[in-house]
Amino acid sequence: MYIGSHTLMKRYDECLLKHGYTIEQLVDKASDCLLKHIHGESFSIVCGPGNNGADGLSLAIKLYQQKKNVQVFIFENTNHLSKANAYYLQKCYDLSLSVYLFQQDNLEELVGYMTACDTIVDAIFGFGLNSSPRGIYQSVIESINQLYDQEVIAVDIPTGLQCDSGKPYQSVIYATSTITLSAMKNGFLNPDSYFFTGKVIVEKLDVDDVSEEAGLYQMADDKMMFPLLKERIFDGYKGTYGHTCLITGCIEYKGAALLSAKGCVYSGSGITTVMSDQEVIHALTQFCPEATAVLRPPILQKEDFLRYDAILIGCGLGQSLDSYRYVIDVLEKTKQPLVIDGDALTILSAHTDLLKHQNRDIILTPHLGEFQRLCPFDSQDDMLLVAQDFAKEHHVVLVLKGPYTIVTNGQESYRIRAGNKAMATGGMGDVLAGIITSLVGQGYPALQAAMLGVFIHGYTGDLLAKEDYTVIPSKLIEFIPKAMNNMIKSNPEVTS
Ligand SMILES: NC(=O)C1=CN([C@@H]2O[C@H](COP(=O)(O)OP(=O)(O)OC[C@H]3O[C@@H](n4cnc5c(N)ncnc54)[C@H](O)[C@@H]3O)[C@@H](O)[C@H]2O)[C@@H](O)CC1
Ligand SMILES: [K+]
Repeated sequence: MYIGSHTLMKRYDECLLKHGYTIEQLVDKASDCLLKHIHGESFSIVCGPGNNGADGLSLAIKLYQQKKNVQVFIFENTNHLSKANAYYLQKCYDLSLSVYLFQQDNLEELVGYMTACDTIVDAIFGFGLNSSPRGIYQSVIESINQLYDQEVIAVDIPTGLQCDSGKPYQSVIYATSTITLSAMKNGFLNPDSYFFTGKVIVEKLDVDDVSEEAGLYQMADDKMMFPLLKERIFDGYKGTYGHTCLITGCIEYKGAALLSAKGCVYSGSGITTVMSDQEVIHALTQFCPEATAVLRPPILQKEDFLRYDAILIGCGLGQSLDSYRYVIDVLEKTKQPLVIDGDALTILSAHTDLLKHQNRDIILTPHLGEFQRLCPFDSQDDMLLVAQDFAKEHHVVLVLKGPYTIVTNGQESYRIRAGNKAMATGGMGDVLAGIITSLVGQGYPALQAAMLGVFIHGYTGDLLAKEDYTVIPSKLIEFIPKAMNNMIKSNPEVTS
């Protein structure tokens, strides 16, 4: 399933126009999609001035041609309409379909008209709405929301719901169901949006597939992710599964280093070596005896890293002057695939130029706050686009942590369907960084390692959250091998 935000959906339409479709054709195909899910005999189709309204008008014509009882309501003078809207409105007039033009002074009659029908179609605004509906539209929305006996079907998005966040503007339609076109809207991933959307049906237009060209995201679910995890091989040994180096921890933040090391070991790394301070190393022997350790030298040299397949820097590294130097040394002197997390990301924010000319896989795993430092953005920005552009510009795989974590390399972009609110505890990100590094060390390509790491982490948390109110990192780690085994066993390609 594809997912779009308002900018990505606009881009999707532009790609289709570039492929030679006219906007009138696209609207016609959109109304075909709607028609499949519309039942009943009498309809009030409430239309706005843009292409969402055009979808409604084209649908009205098709229902009318099926001899249904159809009334169309509009609120704008014809000089404010989009091209497709004006085209289909003229067609309605040509067919003598009942079209009512309402203005503020006769608006109270609208409810009377709508009460007489079975189904109201909300084709007022879709992804083109850029703020709370202005002017007469607020009252129109309130009028529709007064009616309780009618089914309300929203075209693409309930009018007044924000496409990207799923939060309502001041006035919003409460729909019974929403038929959304071409892709799931990002805002619908917010569970609170269900109050407004009702049941969501995603309908693809019968057109060339331009989803990837437009940069739409894909939902990475069990079906996509289970087969990515490889079975362990019959004659594998520790050398088969990679040697990882974790430059993590300091006296103040030992826990993060311990959790990332254990996450790395438990998700299958052949050998995990923690490069840290003496105090961290001492604690590590108690917490995770399987990991090996080396004392972190004051200055890191290329030779210190020759035997490793993947490097992680961050996870409790702190932000001391030494930490700054470690981050710069690692970026300048090593060549292995690299995972950058936590404090190392904050340090990197002041030196993003170091990401230039890095001829290797780099995975960054910020949460939203760390990402804000790396790439200052505005709260109104379209994060799907911002994340994608950042990854493309800096040639990295970006893991932007949050609900349905974003993973993108700028060309391919995913939301990962795994993880839950019980996992919102300190140390969870350190475990994730450890898992991802482990997978990189085991030879997974960077994008796959990032996706799979986020999925394993979230899937393990989901299994635990079935019984537990909170999911604690150290408990999650213990459960990783079982969860990975579950994934392998549930994968039909392995079991058959
Ligand atoms: N690929 C697809 O998914 C397709 C989508 N189509 C439809 O096209 C819609 C998007 O069309 P548009 O880009 O024309 O956008 P909309 O129809 O959602 O809205 C645009 C109109 O709303 C006005 N407007 C914006 N904010 C407002 C506010 N706060 N108060 C009052 N008026 C406001 C604008 O001036 C413009 O007239 C989609 O939601 C979908 O229904 C189809 O028609 C074509 C194919
Ligand atoms: K709508």
